[in-house]
Amino acid sequence: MKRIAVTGLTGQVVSSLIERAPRGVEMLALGRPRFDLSSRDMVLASLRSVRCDAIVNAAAYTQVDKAESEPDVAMRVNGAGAGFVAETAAELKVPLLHLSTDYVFDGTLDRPYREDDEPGPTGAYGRSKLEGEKQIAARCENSVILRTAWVYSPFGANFVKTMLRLGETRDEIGVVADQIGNPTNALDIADALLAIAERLVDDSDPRLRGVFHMTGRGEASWADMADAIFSAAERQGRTPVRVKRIRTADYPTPARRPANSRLDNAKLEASYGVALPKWRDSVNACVARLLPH
Ligand SMILES: NC(=O)C1=CN([C@@H]2O[C@H](COP(=O)(O)OP(=O)(O)OC[C@H]3O[C@@H](n4cnc5c(N)ncnc54)[C@H](OP(=O)(O)O)[C@@H]3O)[C@@H](O)[C@H]2O)C=CC1
Ligand SMILES: Cc1cn([C@H]2C[C@H](O)[C@@H](COP(=O)(O)OP(=O)(O)O[C@H]3O[C@@H](C)C(=O)[C@@H](O)[C@H]3O)O2)c(=O)[nH]c1=O
Repeated sequence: MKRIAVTGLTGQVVSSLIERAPRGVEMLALGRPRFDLSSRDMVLASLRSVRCDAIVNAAAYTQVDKAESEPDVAMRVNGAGAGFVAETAAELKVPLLHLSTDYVFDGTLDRPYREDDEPGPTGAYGRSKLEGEKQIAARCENSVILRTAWVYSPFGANFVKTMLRLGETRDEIGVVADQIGNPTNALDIADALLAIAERLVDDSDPRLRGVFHMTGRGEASWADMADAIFSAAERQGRTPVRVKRIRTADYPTPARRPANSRLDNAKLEASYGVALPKWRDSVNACVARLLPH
C-alpha cells in the first residue's frame, strides 16, 4: 500500500494519519474549499483524480450541539456525503475505511455496545452519522465502518484542549460524571487505521468488512477524563484544578448525549489483532505533549 486518500484535511484523525504514516506511505489529504462532502461532483472528481490504494473518510460535521439547529447540513455532509465517497470507492475498486461514532446509540444498555446492537441516536449528529453508515453499507461492499468515541489529540478542537484552556483561569470545573465512554487518542486511531488499511488491500476476506468498534481501552466518565487531564497537567508543573462531579441535568446542552457510550472492541481484536492502548496512558501522553515542562 503506497497511497491513501484521506478526507478532512484539518481534522484530528487526518492530522494524526499524516504524522503517523510510515515512510513509503503517502497521505493524499482532501479538504475544503476544493473538496466538500456536500457536493457529489467535487467528491467524485477529487477522488477520481488521485491515484490511491485505499480511502479513509474522516471528514465529517462534528459539532454535536450545533447540529441540533442545522440538522439538514449535518445530514447532507455526514449522510449523503458519506454516500458519495462510498460510491466513488466502489467505482475505483479500492477499500474504504469510514469513521462513525458511539453517538449512534441511545446509551440505555447496561453494558458496552456491540456492533450488532440496535442503534438509536438521541441527536441530529448521531442520526446523520447513522445515515452515513447506511449509505456506506449500501454503496460499497469493500468497506469498513469503524465506530470510535470521545476523540482527542494534540490537533484541532477537543475535550482535552477545552479542559486545559478552562483550567488556565479557573481552579474548579464542573464536569458530568454520569456519562461514561471510552476516551480515544486520534494518534492511536491513526496507527490502527494504517494497520487495517494495509490488511484490507491484501486480504479480500468478507469477515474483515462491515462494522467494527475501535476505542481507547477502559472506560471513564467525562469527569474521570477531566481528572486524568488535570493530574497529568500537574505533573507538567501546572497549578491544580479541582473537578466537581456534576450530573447531566446540571450541564444543559442543546443535544442529548448517551449516558452509556461504551463500545465493545472484541470484534476488532479478534478479526484484525488490533487493540488500542489504555485510555489513561494516551491521555497522559497527549497532555505531556501539549504542555511541555
Ligand atoms: N471528534 C470526536 O470526538 C469523534 C469523531 N468521530 C468521527 O471520526 C471522524 C474524524 O473526526 P475528527 O478527526 O475528530 O474530526 P474534526 O472535527 O477534527 O475534523 C472534521 C474535519 O471534517 C472537515 N469537514 C467538515 N465538513 C466538511 C465538508 N462539508 N466537506 C469536507 N470536509 C468537511 C473539517 O474541515 P474544515 O476545517 O473545513 O471544517 C475537518 O477537517 C469523523 O467522521 C467523526 O464523525 C467519531 C467519534 C468521536
Ligand atoms: C466543556 C464542558 C463539557 N462538559 C460535558 C458536556 C458533555 O456531556 C461532555 C463532552 O462535551 P464535548 O462537547 O466536549 O464533547 P462532544 O461534542 O459531546 O463529544 C462528542 O463529539 C462527537 C463528534 C462524537 O462523535 C462523540 O464520540 C463525542 O466525542 O462534557 C462538562 O460537563 N463541563 C464542561 O466544562
